[in-house]
Amino acid sequence: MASTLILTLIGSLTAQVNPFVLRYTVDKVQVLLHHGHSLKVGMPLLLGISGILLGKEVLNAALDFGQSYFGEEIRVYVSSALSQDAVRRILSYRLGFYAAGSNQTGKLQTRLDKGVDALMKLVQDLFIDILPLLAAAAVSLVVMFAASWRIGVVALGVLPVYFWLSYRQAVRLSGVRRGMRQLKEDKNHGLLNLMDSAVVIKSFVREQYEEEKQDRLQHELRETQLRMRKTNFLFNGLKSLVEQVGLVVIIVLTAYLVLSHELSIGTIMFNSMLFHNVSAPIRQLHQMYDELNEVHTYSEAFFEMLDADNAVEPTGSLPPTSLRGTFELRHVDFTYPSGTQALHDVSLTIEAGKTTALMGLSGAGKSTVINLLCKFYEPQSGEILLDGRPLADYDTHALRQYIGLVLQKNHIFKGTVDENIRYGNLLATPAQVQDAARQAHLHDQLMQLPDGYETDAQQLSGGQQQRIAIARLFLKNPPIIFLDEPTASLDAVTTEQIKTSLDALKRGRTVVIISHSLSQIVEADRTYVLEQGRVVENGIHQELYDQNGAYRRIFDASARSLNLEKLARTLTY
Ligand SMILES: Nc1ncnc2c1ncn2[C@@H]1O[C@H](COP(=O)(O)OP(=O)(O)OP(=O)(O)O)[C@@H](O)[C@H]1O
Repeated sequence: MASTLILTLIGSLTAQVNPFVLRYTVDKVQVLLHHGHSLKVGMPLLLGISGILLGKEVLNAALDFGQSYFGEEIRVYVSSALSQDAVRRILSYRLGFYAAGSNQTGKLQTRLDKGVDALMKLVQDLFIDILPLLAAAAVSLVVMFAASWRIGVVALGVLPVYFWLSYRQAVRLSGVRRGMRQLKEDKNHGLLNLMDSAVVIKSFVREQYEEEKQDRLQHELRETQLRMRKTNFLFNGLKSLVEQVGLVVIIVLTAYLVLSHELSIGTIMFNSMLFHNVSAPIRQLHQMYDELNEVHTYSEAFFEMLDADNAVEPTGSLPPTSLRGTFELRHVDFTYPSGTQALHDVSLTIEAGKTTALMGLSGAGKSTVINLLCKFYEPQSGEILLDGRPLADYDTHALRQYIGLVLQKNHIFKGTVDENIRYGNLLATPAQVQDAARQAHLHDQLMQLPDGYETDAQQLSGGQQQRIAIARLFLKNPPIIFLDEPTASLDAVTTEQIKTSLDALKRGRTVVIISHSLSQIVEADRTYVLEQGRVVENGIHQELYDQNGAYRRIFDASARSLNLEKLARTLTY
């Protein structure tokens, strides 16, 4: 940074060379002409001037290079530090942050990119563009004042008018810019959404409907862009006019002073060049002002994203060593950030080393219970205890090392199958990865693929991807396991295979399972039945069945949907 400032200072001085040399040349040539000297007498003067001007240009080129290079160095370092900082921050946020409408993937990405770009622009404007020009302008003003205070006053007098116009322009644009940012984020998000929804759009033949939605956005974007351009053209024209009027006044005033023998004739050239030095950065300044405004708009959103302190996942300091794994929910109420109350006064116990099933119709709140146990969200009232201590007191990251979570649809990262399984334990040996894949009944299938474990994981079928998730769990080997309909998307044979693997895994561990599969529910040590966010029944299979309540209704409906009677008849043949 110091090197950039030193170069800027030298640059501001070299910018004054041309006016001085030209004033000297004009005055000297005039004297030579006046005395009728031949070209021969003037030759040394011409050579001397050429030498100075050329030397100055060489120095300028070196200065330009130095300033650009050092400025770029600052830019590159700041940009990489900012991006990394943003990634680190975002990763530390709680799930609710990712789910919020304003943070959807495309929007967050746009905000991050635009924010970093904008801040880089700030560094560029400051160190590469504005500082050298402003320094040169300041020195030129001082020189003008020193040559003639009246000329100095005129040059200085133009500045407030210029600044005021730039300010008005910026104010007019700022609201429009903000709207523009929002529209661009929406557009990006819309496009990503279109790609994600391609199958549904096509199967419902909604191409035209989607196109019209995008067109409305384009229309607004177009109008906003045109409004912005109009404002810019108007103000730029006004500023140009002010600058030209300033120049005319300076030339006329200098000519008047030359005629009154107060200044030499070379000063006309001298002053107009110096005024050019003063107005050049100021001409750019409106752009800068404009850009800084844009920087402000985008960086505001960027820093908002970085400073979402309330979005940082809370953590306690209790290390979860020697966990037994008994969870207790006491009178828990929970409402999602969107406002949906998912749990009402829920009390339940998940015993260590046992399998607890959660049962209920869709939307009853089963997954929400698991979300709370994983500390993805905190309840608004009531308490959750783990081995008798508040769950909130535990170190969140350390606790999650002890928990394995398999969902109905698990995320598969871009990359190979090996990389995806290894996510469960980054230090696993190839033999351990294969062992986990074997337990998840995936190994044999992989062996039939030409690339085996190196196959692109996202190309595998839904069922195979589910096995990757289960292999990941085997590799992590946690003492506490949450299974949220882990076999719901699998075929019957795979379900049976996976169930056998999971049964082996369940032994001696604390397991919470959500499943619509009767076979998995009847085997649970305890089942809690939820209805509209409340626990309505709990017990073991037979007890619950005999109660003839909610459990029985769901159980019977599931049995009927399987058409057990007919199946039984078929099986006896
Ligand atoms: N991330 C979320 N943000 C807002 N509301 C949510 C969120 N997840 C779930 N909900 C709402 O909370 C309620 C309970 O949902 P939950 O997913 O816990 O039900 P579930 O019993 O697991 O249902 P399913 O069997 O369909 O998975 C529902 O009304 C649902 O709309």
